[in-house]
Amino acid sequence: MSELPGIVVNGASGRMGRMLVKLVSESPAARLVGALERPGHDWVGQDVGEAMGGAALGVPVSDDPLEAMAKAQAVIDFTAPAATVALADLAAQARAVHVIGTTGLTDDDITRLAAAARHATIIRAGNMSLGVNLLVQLTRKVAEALDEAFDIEIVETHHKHKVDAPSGTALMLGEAAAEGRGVELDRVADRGRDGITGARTEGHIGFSAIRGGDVVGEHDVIFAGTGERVILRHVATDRAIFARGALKAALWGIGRKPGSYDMMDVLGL
Ligand SMILES: NC(=O)C1=CN([C@@H]2O[C@H](COP(=O)(O)OP(=O)(O)OC[C@H]3O[C@@H](n4cnc5c(N)ncnc54)[C@H](OP(=O)(O)O)[C@@H]3O)[C@@H](O)[C@H]2O)C=CC1
Ligand SMILES: O=C(O)C1=N[C@H](C(=O)O)C[C@H](O)C1
Repeated sequence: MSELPGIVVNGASGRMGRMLVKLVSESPAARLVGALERPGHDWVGQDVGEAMGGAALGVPVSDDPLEAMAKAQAVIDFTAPAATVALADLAAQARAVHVIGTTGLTDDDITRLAAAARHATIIRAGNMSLGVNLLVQLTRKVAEALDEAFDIEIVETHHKHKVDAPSGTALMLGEAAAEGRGVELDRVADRGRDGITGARTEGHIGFSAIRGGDVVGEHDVIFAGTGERVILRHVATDRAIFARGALKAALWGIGRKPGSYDMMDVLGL
């Protein structure tokens, strides 16, 4: 019988990294073959299971991506923009599918990932959950159906440690709303109001970010009309939904030709 696909987790000590190490190491469909952290991190050299406070998994944490990916078919990466962009070229060299959950990427970062995707299979989404990807589709449809008399506002809430805003999910929802309306998001996005802003501009799409406590992630897309509001909402209560989506993406990507893919491709939505 052939071996199960080997998966490496980048940023193994992070909130998502730990979730992914657990999921992949327990999966009947994949093997955990590597765990990465940045050079100088105190987990480097330790067994990743023990570093997480559990039983040994036989996988030492490495700070050498090429070595860690040598026996892997895919790397799952929920880290930080600079780390993700740097890993993309190395994943291409190692011929490993690169699944990217990292958010807060700039346009320049995205251009660099697109360049790497000429030689590598990259699957990237600001949210890997089934529910949010469904919500994205619903948002596009509702935006198509309702005209500019309905003001679109996207409100997201996350834990106090989150470093980027608006969230990757909020931006996916904004893109879908703009697409539904047949406009460019960059031309209509209101990404932060303060002071004497003037009345709301018809056709704009507003973003608001709330940060606090341990909220996993909540997103509302509000279509506010006169006398009525339509509100589409997703509430995440467990990061496992993102990890499951990422593992599904990794397994889906193995054997695909190089290119840029997203969760809509993976989920067939
Ligand atoms: N697409 C999706 O479905 C989801 C996306 N996310 C996104 O994933 C990212 C991570 O989130 P979260 O786990 O909460 O964040 P954390 O801060 O908990 O984890 C980030 C991890 O990446 C590590 N890291 C940073 N730089 C490097 C590097 N150069 N090499 C290796 N590891 C590195 C950090 O290490 P150190 O501690 O040393 O800095 C840390 O372990 C964020 O961008 C978040 O928005 C989160 C959930 C779902
Ligand atoms: O940082 C997080 O935690 C999350 N980030 C993603 C985002 O930016 O949308 C996905 C999820 O909401 C959790």
